[in-house]
Amino acid sequence: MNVAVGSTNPVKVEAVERTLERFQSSITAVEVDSGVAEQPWSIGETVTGAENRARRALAATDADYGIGLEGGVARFDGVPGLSLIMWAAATDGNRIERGGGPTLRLPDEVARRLEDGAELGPVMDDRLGTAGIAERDGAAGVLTAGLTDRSRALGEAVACAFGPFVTTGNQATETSESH
Ligand SMILES: O=P(O)(O)OP(=O)(O)OP(=O)(O)OC[C@H]1O[C@@H](n2cnc3c(O)ncnc32)[C@H](O)[C@@H]1O
Ligand SMILES: [Mg+2]
Repeated sequence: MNVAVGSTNPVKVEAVERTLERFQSSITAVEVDSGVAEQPWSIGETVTGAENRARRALAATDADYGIGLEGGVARFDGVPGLSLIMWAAATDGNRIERGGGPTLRLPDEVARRLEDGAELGPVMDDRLGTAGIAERDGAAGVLTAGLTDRSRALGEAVACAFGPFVTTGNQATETSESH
């Protein structure tokens, strides 16, 4: 099985590799345009970014599946503060499936800087004195003291998006491009 991932960020590639390990797939990382803002600000925009990455990664290769991962932020009714969210999309060229990963609250100071137009990766680096934390443990790792990390967190979204392609008896689910 050949899988194309729509990003060259090593944590995203690792998330796909570890989640699909059982299939011993060959994974190709392709840099594609997400088609959304560098810092998506809603579930809808984050999912669209994941979908675009999945479709474009598949279109750029001869893989069997394209997978896209996108990080974003959003506010939820009943949940204080600004949350970090992550979504995955998987496509075989006909059908596209989506799945979400964990959600966690960002510190208010980080939220304020994002409201001023900054991107999460650079803001986290600035706070921590690191370079490229988004390509390693990520906010998910730093804000949970390593109880999880960005690659594991993204991996859960990959499992949820890719799962419908390898389960049986799931064909009646309204899937494809419809809502
Ligand atoms: O090369 P790409 O695939 O674009 O990788 P990316 O790290 O930029 O990932 P996204 O575009 O999906 O994420 C949008 C923004 O949110 C940041 N981000 C998302 N999750 C993060 C995390 O766990 N830790 C730090 N930054 C994160 C990321 O660095 C971007 O600034
Ligand atoms: Mg990005």
